[in-house]
Amino acid sequence: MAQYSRVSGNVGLITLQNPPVNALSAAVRQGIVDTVKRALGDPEVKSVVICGQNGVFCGGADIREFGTHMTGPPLVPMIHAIEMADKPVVAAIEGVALGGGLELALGCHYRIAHTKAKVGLPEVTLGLLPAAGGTQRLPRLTGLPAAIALITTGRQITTAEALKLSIVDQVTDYSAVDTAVKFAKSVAERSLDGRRVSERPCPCPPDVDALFEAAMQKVRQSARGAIAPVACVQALQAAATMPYALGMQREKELMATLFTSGQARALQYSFFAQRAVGRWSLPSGARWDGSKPRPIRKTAVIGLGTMGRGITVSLAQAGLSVIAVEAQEKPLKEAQQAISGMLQRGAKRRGGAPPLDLITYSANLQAVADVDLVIEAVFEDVALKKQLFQHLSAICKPEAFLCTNTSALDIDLLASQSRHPELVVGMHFFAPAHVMKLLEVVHGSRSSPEAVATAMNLGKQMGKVGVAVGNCHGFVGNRMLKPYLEQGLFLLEEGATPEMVDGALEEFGFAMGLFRMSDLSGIDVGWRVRKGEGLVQPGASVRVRQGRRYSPLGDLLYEQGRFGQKTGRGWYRYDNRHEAKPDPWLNNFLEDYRARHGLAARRIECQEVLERCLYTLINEGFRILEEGIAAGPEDIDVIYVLGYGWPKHRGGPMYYASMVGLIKVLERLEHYLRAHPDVPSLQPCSLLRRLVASGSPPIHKWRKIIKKTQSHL
Ligand SMILES: C[C@H](O)[C@H](C)C(=O)SCCNC(=O)CCNC(=O)[C@H](O)C(C)(C)COP(=O)([O-])OP(=O)([O-])OC[C@H]1O[C@@H](n2cnc3c(N)ncnc32)[C@H](O)[C@@H]1OP(=O)([O-])[O-]
Repeated sequence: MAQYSRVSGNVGLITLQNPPVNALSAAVRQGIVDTVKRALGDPEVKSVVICGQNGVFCGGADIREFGTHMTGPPLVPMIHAIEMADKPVVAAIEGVALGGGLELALGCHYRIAHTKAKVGLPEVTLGLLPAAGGTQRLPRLTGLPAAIALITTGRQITTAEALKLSIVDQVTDYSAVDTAVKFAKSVAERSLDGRRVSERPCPCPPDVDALFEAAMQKVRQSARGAIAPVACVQALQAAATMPYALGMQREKELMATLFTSGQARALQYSFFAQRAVGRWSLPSGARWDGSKPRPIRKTAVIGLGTMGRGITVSLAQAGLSVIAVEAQEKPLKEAQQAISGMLQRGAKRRGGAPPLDLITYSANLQAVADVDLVIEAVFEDVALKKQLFQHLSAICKPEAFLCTNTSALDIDLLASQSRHPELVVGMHFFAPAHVMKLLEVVHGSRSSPEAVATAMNLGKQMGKVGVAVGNCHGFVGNRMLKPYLEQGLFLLEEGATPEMVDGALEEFGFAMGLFRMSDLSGIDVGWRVRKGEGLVQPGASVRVRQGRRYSPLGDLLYEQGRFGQKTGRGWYRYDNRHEAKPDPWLNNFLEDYRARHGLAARRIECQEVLERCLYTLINEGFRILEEGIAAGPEDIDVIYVLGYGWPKHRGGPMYYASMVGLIKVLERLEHYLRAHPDVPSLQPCSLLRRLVASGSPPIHKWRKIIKKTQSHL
């Protein structure tokens, strides 16, 4: 757990050992205490180096221990003992030094880092704060502005940036361990005055009050309702205004308010859920560890609209060659300029040169004859896509994977156009495709496990979080969005306003309520989807379609040319492109509409908005689980947090349902179904009923129950 050796004559070398990231488990912490004691007590040892096994320093406290009875020596006194040592202790940082790992390094007298290593204090992303002195030591090195930025965002930085911020003392292209050992020898006799960070004053700019006021406003604004960022700012305020010991006390008090909070539990659930989805399994029994991905070197993207451009950028940034195809010369040229610009801007942010040479542009489909994998992102029209798959199947080499970025169309239908349907799989990206981390990998009935594994692996290469999902209309995310949006429209018919519905959802933690989101994505986009589903009857406003309640409000706005932000008018008015303002026109329009349909407006509480919008979405999630479209609740939660703006600190829709209590979700759905019997999405799913009947087990036990019920199907 921590190995000790004496190297280079008189340097004590301590190596943390807890693969894969040398997390500070109880055993590792005990190992550090023992080996530090041994090094400091060894008269032959003049200086000490702490490093991590396998080229990783330390990924922080062991998150798996949270929520359990914590044993082993606490971090704070352990790091304090290192800092107060009378021999120089040097941290050799490779791979990552994150959270408690960086805090351990900050307690050392020197920090030597590899150029490729990353450092950071990501605790806030887990609903916590750096609780081993990070909030008190970091600002003493970097100053308050940088410390506030790093701790409230949890951002990882390069060691080059860390050097500029005085977080590390030296950066090397060679082995950080060898460099640190040499350095440790060179400082063995040097005084440690000034090297103990906690003994330094915390530099305070003259406008420190304004700095914290702005910081507090920013975190309250951006992380709507999240408590950890606020506590991070408060801990940093202590660093600025109190002596170190009192600041540490304050850090401890603030951490105590976070550690057992529901938000911390939700964020830690999310952390592990995002890793669990990589261990995918299909209803056929195919699994991640039994399916070998084929390496992909040459790719192609067909269709260079917004999505195609983002996908091309993402592939090139992952180091893959891309043939970017657009049928017409003019849009091809426009796309080439747009893609080059995106890559140049990305290179400025990420460092390095833009990978422009990885992309070849062509108006000729024949150009893709030799690629390993094609992603089509042409217009969402089933006839066009079917024809394209026929052509691709004839042009591409027989072993090429044919992937579609469709957001809802039937993968099996597209696969049936190909001579090799087993090599067809959905890769559903989310706009902007070069930014959004979510990727739905959609397996059709004939998609081979190799195709799914290859798409999932390619997604990982592109920096995406891939979730393997089944083939149904809307797959997982868009399918769950439907009842959510539908309830929003019904609430307008019954007396709510867009700003009232959005206010309730944004108060819950969504960055954007459903009507503002509809205005952003375009009311015309939604109209085209409904038209494709045969729901739009231009001019009609009858409120029943396919035997169920239907609200034509979106269709009527479309017919009025109110598409949302793009036309300056939608559910809101936009005097400047992005600022949504309530539109008196809409209120009059709703009043006329209600009068025309004999609908009496009533006062609707926020709680009803949340229950009807969120519980119908959750109910659809249970249907998706029951049908095996998603393998587990974690898959759905990752999709909704990463792709649909579900507030991170609430874990995801299924996690939220488990926290609210399944019995409450069931009861409220039954309540609303009685009030609206013509809305089938309010009909509680039988899996929800089964889970309630089996005592509402914790969410990590749902998979077993689902498997059991499916095995009886
Ligand atoms: C006192 C102190 O102030 C506070 C209180 C704290 O310190 S709180 C803790 C703060 N530290 C963090 O927030 C860092 C979290 N980890 C990461 O950011 C990343 O993991 C990584 C380090 C950048 C590596 O990324 P990766 O892409 O190479 O691999 P991976 O797939 O992500 O991870 C590989 C495997 O390692 C597991 N793992 C990673 N970090 C872990 C950790 N800190 N504890 C336990 N397990 C961890 C992870 O679950 C996965 O396991 P499995 O799922 O395969 O079984």
